[in-house]
Amino acid sequence: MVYIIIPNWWSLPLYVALIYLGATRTQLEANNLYDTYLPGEFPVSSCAGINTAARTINGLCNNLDTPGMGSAGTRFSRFVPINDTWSETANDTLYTPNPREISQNLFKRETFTPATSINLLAAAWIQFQTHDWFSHGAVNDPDNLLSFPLPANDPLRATGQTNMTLRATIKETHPGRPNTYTDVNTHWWDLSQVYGSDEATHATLRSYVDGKMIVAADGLLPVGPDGLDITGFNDNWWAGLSMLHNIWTKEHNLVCDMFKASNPTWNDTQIFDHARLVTTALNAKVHTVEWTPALLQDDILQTAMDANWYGLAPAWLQSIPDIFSQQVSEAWYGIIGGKPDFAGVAFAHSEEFISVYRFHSLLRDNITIRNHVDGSNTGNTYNISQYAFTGAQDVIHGNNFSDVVFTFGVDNPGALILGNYPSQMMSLNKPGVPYMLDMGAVDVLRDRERGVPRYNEFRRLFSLIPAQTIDDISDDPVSVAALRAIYGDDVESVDMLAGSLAESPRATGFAFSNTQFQAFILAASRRLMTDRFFTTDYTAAIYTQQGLDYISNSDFRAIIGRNVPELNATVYSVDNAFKPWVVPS
Ligand code: HEM
Repeated sequence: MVYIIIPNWWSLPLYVALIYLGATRTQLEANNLYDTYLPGEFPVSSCAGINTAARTINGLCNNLDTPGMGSAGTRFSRFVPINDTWSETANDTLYTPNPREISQNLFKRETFTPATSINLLAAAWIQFQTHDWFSHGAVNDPDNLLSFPLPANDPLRATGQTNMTLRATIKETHPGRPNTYTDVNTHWWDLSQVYGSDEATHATLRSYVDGKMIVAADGLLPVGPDGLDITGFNDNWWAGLSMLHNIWTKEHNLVCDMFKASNPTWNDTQIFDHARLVTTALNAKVHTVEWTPALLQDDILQTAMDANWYGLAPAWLQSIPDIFSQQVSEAWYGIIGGKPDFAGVAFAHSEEFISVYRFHSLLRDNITIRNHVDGSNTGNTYNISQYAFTGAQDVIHGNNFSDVVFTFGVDNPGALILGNYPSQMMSLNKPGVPYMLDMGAVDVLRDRERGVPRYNEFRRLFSLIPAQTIDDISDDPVSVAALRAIYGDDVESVDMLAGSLAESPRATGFAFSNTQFQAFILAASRRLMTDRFFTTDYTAAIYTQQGLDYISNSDFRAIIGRNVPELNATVYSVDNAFKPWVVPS
């Protein structure tokens, strides 16, 4: 296939742009999917005794030919050739340029720049989703440290500190080939952050009555002795995650009520299994046709994401038999309910996909809770150290839940640009971590440690035109000067996150860069079309017709409205729940 790169593809007419995006996906599927298991290395498992009509807790048996595919504890894949994924080391470029200098001089927020087209729900939402898809784990390797000197003028030197030190990522090493890393969560889009990725965690969440998840007397998730909500995955916790875990746990329980009423003979397991399938698919639908078009506000993207879920053909034309090629069939009928497609490579999330979601600049320095009735400030303000980790409880339990959700609905997150990374995230004290984290420096260092290519090489490997000089990265002279102050004229040394935050132009209405979007194009469709429960088994036999109708008839506004009824009117002030809600007058 001849593929011609069109830099400003978003200026094309709608259907030409859609064809271009389709061709881009095909190009990326051919060049950017790499398994990190050598033939014969992948753990063998069996589906004997497992109910294959339901999602399993650890992700086993989604794929019936390779039962372990996508399960918890399996390796991340790569989106670039394996030989391009060698870790940078202390002997070469791991600490160059100095990550702390990048954090302090390029990333640090002096004044807050809001992303005005979206609300704070959208920020919490994407971390909530990433916790479904991937995590390298809450614990890093205490026996392997990364350490580099603080810049000469660093204020931390006044305290006697000379180096910044953190634990290396837990990894597997292999003679003659790059290190690999493991996903502690299931790779599948299965709402594992709510249900857990292992049986022991999952068992603590189930009431074992009528399929329901445990909630406390106040209707919210119970809180554990560690001060965090008891849920499937609660690493890097904050008020935004607590809010979403509460909403989706409530939603699961409502779906259980629906199934219990229509199927009085079903036992707890039957109700749970069906409710999980429905709640999970609904969550994937909200992300596909609502969150994504809110972040990437463009007619092309709205149509492309609708095509992924529903297909482009009108309903009456979707009843004709499927005689098309895979690609035409996906566009015509949508990925959902269609044929699975692995593009020849086993499914697993990739390190490069993780890298593009380093979105800490979305976080606000302060969250001031507003009254949902009139939008007035309640006077309760929380900074990051107050709303993160155990502080989430003060926000969630110290206010009306409806006021918290309303606040996230009306306030903006930070824009994903240089100079907008919250300074409090640069002196973060995570419980259990024996040192202070400068997350700006950590974001940069982790990519280098895990062998994610730097920005320009990333572009090259993802079928994008690389920058010739630093000036090509951004139209904004201030951003170019800031990059030059760190990287000099060495465009190849610009880090992935730094280049992405600096990059312009961006597609109209896009909250993130086109470089990040390129990885997104590949991943967004792939996690749907490799999953049996979104393709061959997206049927009434597996979900029930009532379940499929429930998914079809719901959007995130409806979910918020039925679980937080006080917001039922306000949430409909917008056509998409992730756009800033209108404050009632
Ligand atoms: C107050 C809220 C947050 C806190 C306290 C927090 C904290 C952290 C910490 C401590 C890490 C791991 C650092 C390490 O590698 O040693 C991390 C990783 C990460 N965070 Fe956040 N974060 C927050 C919000 C967000 C948001 C809103 C996003 C948006 C998507 C995000 C995306 C990520 C990603 C992609 C990683 C890498 C995950 C991995 O390596 O598996 N975080 N965060």
